[in-house]
Amino acid sequence: MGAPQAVALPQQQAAQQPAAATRELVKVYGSGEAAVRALDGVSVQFGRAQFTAIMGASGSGKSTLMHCMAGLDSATSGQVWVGTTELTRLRDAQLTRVRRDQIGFVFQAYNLLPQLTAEENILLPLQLAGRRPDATLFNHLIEVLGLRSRLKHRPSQLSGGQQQRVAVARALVSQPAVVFADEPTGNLDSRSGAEVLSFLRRSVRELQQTVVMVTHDPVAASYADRVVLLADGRLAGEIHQPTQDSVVDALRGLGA
Ligand SMILES: Nc1ncnc2c1ncn2[C@@H]1O[C@H](COP(=O)(O)OP(=O)(O)OP(=O)(O)O)[C@@H](O)[C@H]1O
Repeated sequence: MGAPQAVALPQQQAAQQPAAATRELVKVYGSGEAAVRALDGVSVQFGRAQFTAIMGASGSGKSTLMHCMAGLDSATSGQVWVGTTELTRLRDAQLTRVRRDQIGFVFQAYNLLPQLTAEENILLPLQLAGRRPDATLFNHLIEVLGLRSRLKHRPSQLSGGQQQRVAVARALVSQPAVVFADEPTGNLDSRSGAEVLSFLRRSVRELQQTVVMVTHDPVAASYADRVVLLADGRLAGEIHQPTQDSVVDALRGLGA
């Protein structure tokens, strides 16, 4: 089956297909009495070159949705696409390749390899994929992220904000179809957090990157083009061009 919103005209197809999508996605953890329906039929699309925040109360299914969409967790039923690839049909080895080639990750805990320099960390995923970095993009990223003088440093020699900027460069340098960011500012002070969010936003505007971010923070969400709200594993609304106030109001409405 094709991706949702596939249209008849081939030349329009690529432009109109979402960067990532789910259809009737269900995830049940455990079984019998202990079963938890973490996702209960989620159908959602993430447009290309859009910055989307996923929000909702603790336990509403945000991380589960992101993990299923990024191929880090398997769905119980339903479908997930990244670009035109249906992840829910793939075997493990194919899924690993899609994750490596088409998906970028930014985690709350940075997840850099401590024995490698910043530069080596940034280039590792491309190296593992046997791809050469685009030198212009690499230079652009380290310039904008202010990492030029830090490239030979190891993570332990960098501040949290610098480590997260290295993680952002690592996610973007391979030009993935989607960057998934899981609470990317959760460990940062507000100034470092604002720098990372501003950069994610710039990557959407200037590099046409697609970014999907899970966050609890209305300030972080206000950097996004759109907020998708979850409650009890279901879509519970969305906000376009969110502001801090509109996000706070919407969360209050959900009882989050
Ligand atoms: N590995 C697991 N085994 C069993 N239940 C799980 C597992 N992972 C998540 N859950 C349950 O699934 C539901 C959704 O969890 P999830 O982590 O996706 O929520 P969340 O919105 O990301 O929460 P938080 O904001 O607290 O991180 C919760 O009830 C959680 O307890």
